[in-house]
Parts: sequence; structure tokens; C-alpha cells
Amino acid sequence: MNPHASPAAIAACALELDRVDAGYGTTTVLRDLSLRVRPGQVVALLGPNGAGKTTTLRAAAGTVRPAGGQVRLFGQDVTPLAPHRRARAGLCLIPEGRGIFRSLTVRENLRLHDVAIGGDGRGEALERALDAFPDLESRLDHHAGHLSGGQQQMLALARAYVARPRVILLDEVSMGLAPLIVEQIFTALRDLAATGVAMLIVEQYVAQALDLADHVVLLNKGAVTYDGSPSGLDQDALLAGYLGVDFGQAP
Ligand SMILES: Nc1ncnc2c1ncn2[C@@H]1O[C@H](COP(=O)(O)OP(=O)(O)OP(=O)(O)O)[C@@H](O)[C@H]1O
Repeated sequence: MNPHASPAAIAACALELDRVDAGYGTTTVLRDLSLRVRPGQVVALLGPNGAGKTTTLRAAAGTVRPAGGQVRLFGQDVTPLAPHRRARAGLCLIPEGRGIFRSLTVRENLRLHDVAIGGDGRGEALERALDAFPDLESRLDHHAGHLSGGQQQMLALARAYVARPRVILLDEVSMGLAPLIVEQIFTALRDLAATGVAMLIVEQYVAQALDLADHVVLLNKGAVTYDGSPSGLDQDALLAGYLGVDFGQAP
């Protein structure tokens, strides 16, 4: 990003990763990574396996602590804040693998998320989630582990309605689901985007992600290789991003 960005430009970002270095133990995964998501914007974070997409979301959510750089939410430096503090500041991570409590009921799962962000676990938050995903209503007292894969993912996404976050991070929410369910998930994501919330999405269905997104960040080996509009992303850049080959350069 522009290191000379004005304070007003920084505050205008819902989420900003600014020159973040992060990894696991002695392994560095993200190198000097910068990206921004503006309020109401949907940013697709794409790249090959192992590029660091999940690590980027974790650094934003606080489950991975950056070794360098800053994470800002609406201009506020949240780098030192634990994940639950960031959640209370308006950030919601829907992790890969759904992140639901399988041995708890649907109702208990939804209450838990509400209480986690400071709500009373009753009433209004639950209603918002059920309005968005009416299928869950008749299953409120079922164990989450007994739901179908699609219903489990709906429950995972319902957290975004319970918590009413200002920024949502979504990691491969359509992973392993049947095409019809994937369509429903993308409809739900479109509805979420229409509420004006800022979204950063990692998605294996690249075409659908590009259709939903108004901005794309391409990652390769922990570094940004493209940061711009979906229409400006040509096939070669996309392939280069996925295969790690730069077609624009002479061999
Ligand atoms: N908990 C962990 N401990 C150690 N290394 C990890 C851990 N999680 C991920 N990595 C490594 O970090 C690198 C980036 O992984 P990450 O999951 O962020 O990539 P990704 O782009 O999300 O890939 P994928 O599409 O396969 O999920 C990989 O080399 C991976 O093996």
C-alpha cells in the first residue's frame, strides 16, 4: 500500500493489513503483505494452495499474531488485540471447516456467538439469524453435528447475522458442498454483501468469487501479485497467480 496514505484514507478502510509479516513458529508465510477492504466492499482473496490466504484471514482475525506490520479496523490499530476483542470491535471470521460446535444444538451455537460478542444470547440476534436461514428454525434443538453439510454451513454463516459485524472474513465457505448448496451459499453471501458489510472472501469457486467481488487481491507465496478490479484481472495474471508462473516475462 501507499506508505504515505493520509490518516483520512486509512480511517476510510474497514479493514487494513499494512505490511504484515506473519507465519507459524520460524516459518514466515506472509511477507510484507498489504491489503485494504473498504466499508461495503467485497474483496476476493485468491491464490494457489499454500499461498497464505487462510493465514491472511487469521492475521486479520488475530488467531495468528503478525511478526511485523499492523492490522487496522476502521483506522484503529488492533494488532495487539486478542481475537475476541477484535470480534467485539466488529470483526467476524467464518473459518474453513465451519467452526461450529457439533455437540451443541443449533440454538446453543447461535447463543454462544451472541454472548461471545457481548449480547444476551436471547431474542433479537437469534431472530435475525433465523430470518436469514429459515431452514434452521425447525432444527433449533438438533445437535449441529447431526445437520447436513449445507445446513452446518448455513449455521456457520448465521454467526454473521447474530454478531452483526462490520467486517466479515470468509474462508472457503462452499468447501465440500453440493453445487445446489453452493448456489444457496452464494445467494446468502450476496444478501450479506447487500447489507453494506465489508467482506474479505477466500473461495475455491473463482468465477463465483469474482462475480461477487468488486475488488481482487491475488496472493502467491505470501505476497500480493495483483490488487485491483476483477475486470482488470486478465486470464494470464490469474493463471500466473495460481501456477506461480509469470507469462508476461520472457523465459
Ligand atoms: N498451523 C500451521 N502451522 C504451520 N504451518 C502452517 C499452519 N497453517 C498453514 N501452514 C503453512 O502455511 C502456508 C500457507 O498456508 P495457508 O493455509 O495460509 O494457505 P492457503 O493459501 O489458505 O492454502 P489452501 O488453499 O491450501 O488452504 C502453507 O505452507 C501451510 O503449510
